[in-house]
Amino acid sequence: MSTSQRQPPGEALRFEHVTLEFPGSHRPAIEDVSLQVDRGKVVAVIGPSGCGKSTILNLAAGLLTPTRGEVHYAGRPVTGVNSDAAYVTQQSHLLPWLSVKANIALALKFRSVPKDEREERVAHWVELVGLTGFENHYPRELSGGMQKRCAIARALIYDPSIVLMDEPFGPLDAITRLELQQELLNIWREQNGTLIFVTHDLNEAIYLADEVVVMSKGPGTVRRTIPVPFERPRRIGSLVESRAFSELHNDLWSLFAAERKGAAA
Ligand SMILES: Nc1ncnc2c1ncn2[C@@H]1O[C@H](COP(=O)(O)OP(=O)(O)OP(=O)(O)O)[C@@H](O)[C@H]1O
Repeated sequence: MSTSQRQPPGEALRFEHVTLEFPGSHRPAIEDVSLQVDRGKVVAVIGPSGCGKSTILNLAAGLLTPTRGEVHYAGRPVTGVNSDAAYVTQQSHLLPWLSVKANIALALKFRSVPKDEREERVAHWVELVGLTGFENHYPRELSGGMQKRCAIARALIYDPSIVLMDEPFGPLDAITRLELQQELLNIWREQNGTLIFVTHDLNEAIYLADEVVVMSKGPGTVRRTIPVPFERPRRIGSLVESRAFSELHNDLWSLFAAERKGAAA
């Protein structure tokens, strides 16, 4: 069953006046953050280093608890680890002693999915993320891009209703990034779930997202939420050539640069 069938339109994630202070810190990491992400939307979070982007994902995943305010998922307060959420962190965190297919199958195994079904779904995802022929390899035998592909398949295979990604393609070279961005777009068409990702790459934010949340620092808060008006399915190549793309890129860059300057002051 695809996520689109599972998810009626409406609210997925909501932050209500959320402040998070780490113990011993003299100022909050984020302060009074309110935002809403609707089901089926792809949202990019951008902002200067240290403005609290990862903190937002950690709160959505239920790995952190707000000092003030509330985080809601699917209409209920998040009070512990959010088991509806799949989280792809900056490092791929593949288990080194397991093969590619065993890593990808992990979430299905935890959910006691029968072996036959497990194997079928793993084979589908191995193909989808372009790892055919590498099923029995171990993480150390894969390139950085292949490890990322494996981590993405591992996160998406159990059809989570929301996926959180922290700089999903951060350490990769430009060509591999482009390939994976296009692959994620294609996969997302099939899944149609809710995706929130953090990036420093403005192009990536525009290619992938329906909305871009721009944060400011000191302490971190939401400065603006900007809609991305491009139709789907999107082809990165043709998108980049359009005038609307450069205009949106310029707008985001002005906001982003102002925040960086503010952060440095
Ligand atoms: N475990 C922690 N203990 C204390 N302070 C922390 C902790 N984790 C993060 N912080 C602080 O909280 C603030 C927000 O951090 P966070 O990692 O969310 O920012 P970010 O926007 O994701 O940064 P970057 O873009 O550099 O990854 C920063 O000032 C950081 O130093």
